[in-house]
Amino acid sequence: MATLTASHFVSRTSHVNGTQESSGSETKSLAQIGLRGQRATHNGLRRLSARTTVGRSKGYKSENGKGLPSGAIVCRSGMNLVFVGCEVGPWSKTGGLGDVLGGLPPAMAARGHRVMSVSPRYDQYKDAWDTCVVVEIPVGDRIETVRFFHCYKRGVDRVFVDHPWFLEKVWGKTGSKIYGPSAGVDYIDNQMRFSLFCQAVLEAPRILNLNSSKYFSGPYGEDVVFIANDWHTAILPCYLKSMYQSSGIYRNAKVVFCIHNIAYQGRFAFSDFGFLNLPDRFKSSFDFMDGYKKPVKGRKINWMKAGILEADRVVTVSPYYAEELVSGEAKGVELDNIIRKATITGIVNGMDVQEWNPSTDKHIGIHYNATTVMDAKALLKEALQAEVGLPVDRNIPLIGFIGRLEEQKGSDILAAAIPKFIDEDVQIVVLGTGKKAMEKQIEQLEIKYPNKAIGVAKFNVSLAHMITAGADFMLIPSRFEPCGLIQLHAMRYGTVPICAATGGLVDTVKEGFTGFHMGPFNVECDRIDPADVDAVAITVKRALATYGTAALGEMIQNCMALDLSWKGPSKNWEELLLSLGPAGCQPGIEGEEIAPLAKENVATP
Ligand SMILES: Nc1ncnc2c1ncn2[C@@H]1O[C@H](COP(=O)(O)OP(=O)(O)O[C@H]2O[C@H](CO)[C@@H](O)[C@H](O)[C@H]2O)[C@@H](O)[C@H]1O
Ligand SMILES: OC[C@H]1O[C@H](O[C@H]2[C@H](O)[C@@H](O)[C@@H](O[C@H]3[C@H](O)[C@@H](O)[C@@H](O)O[C@@H]3CO)O[C@@H]2CO)[C@H](O)[C@@H](O)[C@@H]1O
Repeated sequence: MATLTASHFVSRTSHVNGTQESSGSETKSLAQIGLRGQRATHNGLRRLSARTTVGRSKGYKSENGKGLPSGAIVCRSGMNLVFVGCEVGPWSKTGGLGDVLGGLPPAMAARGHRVMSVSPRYDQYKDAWDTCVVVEIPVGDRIETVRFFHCYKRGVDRVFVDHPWFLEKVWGKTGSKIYGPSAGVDYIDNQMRFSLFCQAVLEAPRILNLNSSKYFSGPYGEDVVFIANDWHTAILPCYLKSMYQSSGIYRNAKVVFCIHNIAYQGRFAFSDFGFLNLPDRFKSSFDFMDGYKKPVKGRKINWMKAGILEADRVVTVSPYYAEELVSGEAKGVELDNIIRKATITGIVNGMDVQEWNPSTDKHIGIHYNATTVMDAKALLKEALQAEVGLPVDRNIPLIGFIGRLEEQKGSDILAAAIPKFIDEDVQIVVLGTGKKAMEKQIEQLEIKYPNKAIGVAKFNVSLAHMITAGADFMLIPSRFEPCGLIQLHAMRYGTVPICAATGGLVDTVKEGFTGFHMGPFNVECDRIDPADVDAVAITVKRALATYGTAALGEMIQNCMALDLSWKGPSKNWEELLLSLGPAGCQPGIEGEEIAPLAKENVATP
């Protein structure tokens, strides 16, 4: 775990970045979308939020209807942790944020802490039940009613905030419509949605009487640590301070703000501040001069800036990304100076070793381990080739790519590099969804390079597993990559990463030992740097030259020998959270007993 402060790093000169947050819709002011009218004042807000109604005076019983089991041990050791995020896998996921909110909470539970996650209820999840607990929340000048749904899985209370702004918009399309109707287009009321969500989250630990675990019972109470993830939850510490701590509630509660991707900051019209129902003293934390032109240059509010300044601690998902964030404007996307004022800690992500396990994976036809990898891979490659329609030949080296089709992931750089190495004996399979133009680009591959390359523009979990197992190499040409899970999945399956030297790729892939590095790429998103195209081509050729050699066999073994689970990262997270001195701040003593629970009850959304 690396703890970084401004003094540790000298600013670097790097490429000029284009933030990805440039859709015209995002900066539409709330006034423009009909939230004009009388604003709830700060005091009004408090009064309103106090109008909490709890459906059952004795609290909600667990979904099995039994409530607290007889003879339950009410264990008060360990911390009370509340993870907050807009995606929680497997219930909701557009990418890696969902994976982390799916995997880290059970790992913390396995260390003996009481753990809840709260996310929006985008669908009718068949395993999450209505708690009948209802709360009224002020948003702008409206009062909205939310309900809480709940299930208990892998030692974690999974809480879902139910409101039409989530369910009606997204229903049946959780994989793609969480943030907007299509990639690159945001819902114009996202500020209202996430303001509502964060306020609901702050009620959950106090009012939900959760009794599913035999180790803990009753509400979590006020001595909690909130772990808020990405810009959608960055406003949470502000509401905590203005609506609760100012009146003596949640006095010991702490907030950790975790950055999964600095490219998405939640920048909006400055005039929208008024609709957030926050006292004026918070204005400076949101105040932001937007240096980028799109859609309009100038003064904005910036949710992520507020999260960084108002949280007790800032974390990001790898030590090297933490360094990059404070290295200058380009990689810090204009928040580098703000992050330098805080202390940022980089903790590398783990991966879900149950879902991604080559010896049990339900998406692949043959199971394998480090001993059987060579034989199994040949067969799984053939299965993959047949599935995507490439010539079936186990002797051709196959390169995979999986990712959201945004400039971040560099699928456009890959497309530009293919002509430079396609004459080699090689096949390429690309899987991704995202920007329409980029989807089209990957769909053109089979036309341009028949029998050699294919692009599938779908969100297809099974195919992702088949590629991870059947490919020989996984290409990750990211312009920036906070941590990256693709390379972790790949290494566990003995698929050797070929990756750009950025963010977590630097921390997790060792050149010549577990993968091939292409060097750092230009982070400018609106152009393709020819030097990066060359780096891809040269490194791919370098990797292909090892195909069939003992050296590659050794690298495969090195990859498969790594422990990439959440075990190590959760220890680092625990250390960081304990350092905040929260109540119950000794490590949980029941960890060994809770650990098995964290492995059971795999969710069925
Ligand atoms: N078309 C498709 N079909 C099926 N599955 C698909 C898919 N496209 C992507 N996925 C899956 O989505 C996940 C993406 O993981 P990444 O690490 O690339 O995250 P992402 O960039 O979204 O998240 C951000 O947050 C995470 C978590 O902190 C960081 O690792 C990362 O660097 C940061 O950008 C993987 O589980 C992958 O298999
Ligand atoms: O798990 C995948 C990623 O999910 C989150 O990213 C989303 C982001 O937070 C949303 O704001 C939105 O981003 C759009 C952006 O708002 C818009 O201005 C335009 O630039 O297009 C963007 C993409 O549509 O959607 C993102 C998901 O695609 C999370 O914040 C990331 O850390 C995760 O990587």
